[in-house]
Amino acid sequence: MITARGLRKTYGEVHAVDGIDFEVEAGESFGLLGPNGAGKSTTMRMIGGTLDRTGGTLDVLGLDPGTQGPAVRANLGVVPQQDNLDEELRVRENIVMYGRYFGLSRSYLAAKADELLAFAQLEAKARDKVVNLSGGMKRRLTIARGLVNEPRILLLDEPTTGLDPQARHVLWDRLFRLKESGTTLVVTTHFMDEAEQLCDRLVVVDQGRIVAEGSPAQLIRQHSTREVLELRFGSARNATVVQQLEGVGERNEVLPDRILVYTPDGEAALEEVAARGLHPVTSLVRRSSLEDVFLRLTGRSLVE
Ligand SMILES: Nc1ncnc2c1ncn2[C@@H]1O[C@H](COP(=O)(O)OP(=O)(O)OP(=O)(O)O)[C@@H](O)[C@H]1O
Repeated sequence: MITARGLRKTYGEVHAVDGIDFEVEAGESFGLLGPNGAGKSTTMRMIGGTLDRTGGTLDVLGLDPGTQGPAVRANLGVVPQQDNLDEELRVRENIVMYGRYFGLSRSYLAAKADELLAFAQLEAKARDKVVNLSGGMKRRLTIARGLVNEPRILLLDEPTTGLDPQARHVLWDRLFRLKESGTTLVVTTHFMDEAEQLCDRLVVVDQGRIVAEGSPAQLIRQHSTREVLELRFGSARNATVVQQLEGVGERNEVLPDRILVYTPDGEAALEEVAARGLHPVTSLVRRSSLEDVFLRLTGRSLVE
């Protein structure tokens, strides 16, 4: 569906996207995971044909977004990072008007708007002004609107940023539905749980480059241990305590507020901590996540 080779975008001295290669297969949910400024939105905009690339090649559904922007846009759905709904229009009208931009007929749009409102669970809000919707509802409407031309690929830039946990879960549920129906999803996020939930396969991006690629489970297996023991001693003590933890896990990371001990068995590691006479204020054993993968590969957290 999408092939990028040596894809590059520079702004003066800034290498926003610094020569990346990736492929997106039909029907998969593909993710770009990385912190703010990693180059995710820039990549999405080049795929969507709204931003010219500086170098490399890009193939979207057999088209070049650089020279065939309108044809690419006709076959894509785009959900930008910031909702750009028409706040003055009513909910249903937003879908219909957007469809008119694509030159879709009124009769097609009448039926399509009903179908999309049902999909977005917004039937009861059809006649409300957009300005009166909650953040989660606005996002669902933006997604519904992006589906008006029945795109084969839907691009979602940070789909749940700014939403509360419940609204995120409702939105994820809609995206699972969409995936089930065969739509290819390309998602950018800086939330590791979102990437783990939504993406079959992802690339981890940092400073315009891809630092790892695989399924969430593969990445965790390759770059982390099965479990992580999180210990809090108080930030002033971390530097000395971490020396006393030498050898407890396979390796340790010191963050401002906690020490992470990477180990196949967190409970056993915790017993070893106690045996060494160390008494954390709090301790927690959890499974490794994509956050741990990112930290391992870049030495930094996803959200700083
Ligand atoms: N129009 C622009 N002019 C100059 N620099 C830009 C421009 N747009 C983006 N950049 C820079 O390019 C880099 C990548 O930005 P981009 O928005 O793609 O990152 P991102 O991973 O999507 O992060 P975020 O989620 O914060 O948008 C950043 O360093 C950013 O400051």
